[in-house]
Amino acid sequence: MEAQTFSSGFRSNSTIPSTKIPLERVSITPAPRRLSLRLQHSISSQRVLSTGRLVCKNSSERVKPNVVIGEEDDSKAVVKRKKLAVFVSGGGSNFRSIHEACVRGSVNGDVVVLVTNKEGCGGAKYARDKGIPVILFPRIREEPDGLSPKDLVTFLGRFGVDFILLAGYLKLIPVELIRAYPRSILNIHPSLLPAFGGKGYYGMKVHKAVIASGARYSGPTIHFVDEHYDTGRILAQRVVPVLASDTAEDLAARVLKEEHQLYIEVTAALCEERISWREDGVPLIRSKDNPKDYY
Ligand SMILES: Nc1nc2c(c(=O)[nH]1)N[C@@H](CN(C=O)c1ccc(C(=O)N[C@@H](CCC(=O)O)C(=O)O)cc1)CN2
Ligand SMILES: NCC(=O)N[C@@H]1O[C@H](COP(=O)([O-])[O-])[C@@H](O)[C@H]1O
Repeated sequence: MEAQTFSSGFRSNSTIPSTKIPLERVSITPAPRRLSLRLQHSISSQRVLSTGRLVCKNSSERVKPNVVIGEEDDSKAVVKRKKLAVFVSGGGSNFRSIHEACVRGSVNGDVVVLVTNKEGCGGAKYARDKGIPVILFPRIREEPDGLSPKDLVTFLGRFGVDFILLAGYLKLIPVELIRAYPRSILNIHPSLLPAFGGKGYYGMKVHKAVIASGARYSGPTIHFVDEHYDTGRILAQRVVPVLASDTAEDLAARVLKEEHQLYIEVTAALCEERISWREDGVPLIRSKDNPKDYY
């Protein structure tokens, strides 16, 4: 199933030549199974005005009902199914894990768009295979077709994105996006923040630093994203042992296994609106089984 890559050049499988298309001319009219982008764009004066219709199929899974959350007084609250954007730079195993959880119904949401700075990465390939649109961000010298922060915010808004999940995305999220999605952007980091976080701490570099430090425990952290690397409010963590014989690869594999489970658990809570904020600003997850319990 062919999906589309969105960039300032807006390459598509339509016969319209790839060119810059002013965003104000792109309207996304979501339909039950298909996103249809009606493009009306005027290109440079010496070229004709053309309109075209590009049909962009989203993933093929059937439309699932909103989830019903029981309330203490037995009234039932219907929680709208959420639209998710996932940001990756590499293999995308967390992205795949979250997408599979959405498809099987474990998460009350759908991944409606993938954002990457590496158009050829494994996560982008998976997205295309599943019919999930791919957005290239940011615009850099090596990727001149990448979107600007302002255009990215506009695009995500037109996809109706509710929450943004960073999953191995290696670029700084700009303040424009953070302001557009307050308390709505999560990141997963492969250490127990605040330890071993910040600029320069990503991928295997994190696990190498943990082992070199002699730390006896490590594990994934999921946190809300603010303007700086890894300093946002911590929402969830899991702990794994660091063994004396561990290589960085051994530790990475142990942590990654917990990441997959933790990100699904947290994304499910996010999409069921079970995240609360304590008066001191600490975010908490309301237990699904015992609504009076938070953790
Ligand atoms: N505004 C924010 N943006 C991002 C955050 C965040 O918390 N706030 N988290 C990162 C993910 N991350 C750790 O979890 C992280 C990613 C990358 C780096 C880093 O040092 N990157 C290098 C460039 C690496 C590359 O391009 O290959 C750098 O900036 O020099 C640190 C932490 C995602 N964005
Ligand atoms: N600081 C950010 C960072 O290091 N993120 C880490 O990148 C990996 C991505 O794996 P994936 O592409 O298979 O999900 C994950 O281990 C994630 O915690």
